[in-house]
Amino acid sequence: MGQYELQQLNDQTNQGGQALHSNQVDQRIEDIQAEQYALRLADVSFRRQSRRIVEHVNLHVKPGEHWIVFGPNGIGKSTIIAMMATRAHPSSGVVEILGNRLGKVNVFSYRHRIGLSSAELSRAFPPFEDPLDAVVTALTATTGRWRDHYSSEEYDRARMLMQRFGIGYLAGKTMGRLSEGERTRVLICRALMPDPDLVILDEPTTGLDLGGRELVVRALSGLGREHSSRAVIVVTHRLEEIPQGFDHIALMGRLDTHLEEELEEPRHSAFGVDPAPGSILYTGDLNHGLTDTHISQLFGMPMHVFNHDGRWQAFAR
Ligand SMILES: Nc1ncnc2c1ncn2[C@@H]1O[C@H](COP(=O)(O)OP(=O)(O)OP(=O)(O)O)[C@@H](O)[C@H]1O
Repeated sequence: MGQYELQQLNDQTNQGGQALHSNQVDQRIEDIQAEQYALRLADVSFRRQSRRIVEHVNLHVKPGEHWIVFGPNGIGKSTIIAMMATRAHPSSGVVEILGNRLGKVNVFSYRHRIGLSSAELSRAFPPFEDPLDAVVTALTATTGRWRDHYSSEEYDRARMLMQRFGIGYLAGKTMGRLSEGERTRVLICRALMPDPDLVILDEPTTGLDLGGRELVVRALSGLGREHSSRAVIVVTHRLEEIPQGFDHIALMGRLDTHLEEELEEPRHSAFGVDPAPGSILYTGDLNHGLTDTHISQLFGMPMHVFNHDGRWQAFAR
């Protein structure tokens, strides 16, 4: 659809056009290109306190795709997720979310179409809030239920999601008293509550025990097998937590890493020197991305990567 309209616009302009000025055409072409992606990051950088945290980040996610963002601690995963979820602005570069350019369009007009679960969001709830309300208030993209009213169907959906993630028993309790694992699952239910066009789950299995992790990974595999226009992005630094059905991966590493070079010995970073900025070093098919060479380079240590029945693991060699 987008490509066709783009072609028509180009034809119109080439034939002298109708009433559109060339700057209007440029704007419309930009808008149509943005609409083809659920998410587009182009040459994005983020700097704080004179530190280059991420640089030259490029990523294109189409509607219906299921992506893993994978990389070591401190590489900038949460930083880029904050931008994808309209919670932070890039220092330079372009971020487009569901066809809206960050910084140009009021984020409140489309934030409700993004389902987010992150540690930062988890701190936004008043301690006395009922977990059921923490889920249902996703419909208004708010935290803390004050005067809003939600229908019984909406509450039924919130209960159904909580049941699916094994936390139905938490309705009527308070957010301030939940264990880390329970809180993480409340956040996932909240992310899915408004049936969003883009779901972003930042380390959705943090703090979960083995049973809890497997329950969440299984539920996320269900999302991975879904055939819809919803784009889903799961961020993790553990291979075992990659749900089945996710077939695209963005590997994050330091900009000075040579991803295709064999690593024979562990690499040591210099003491007291800021590491190179993080970036996305590989995007594409998950099976081609998760190789011994790539994972060894990302973690600076020779590694073996295993796949068993669609689940992944890695160990140091
Ligand atoms: N506002 C900020 N000011 C200064 N430094 C920051 C800021 N936000 C993040 N950082 C730094 O940027 C780097 C990347 O942090 P980020 O949380 O994005 O990494 P991550 O890949 O999500 O890590 P983890 O897997 O440990 O959660 C870290 O070194 C962090 O200390």
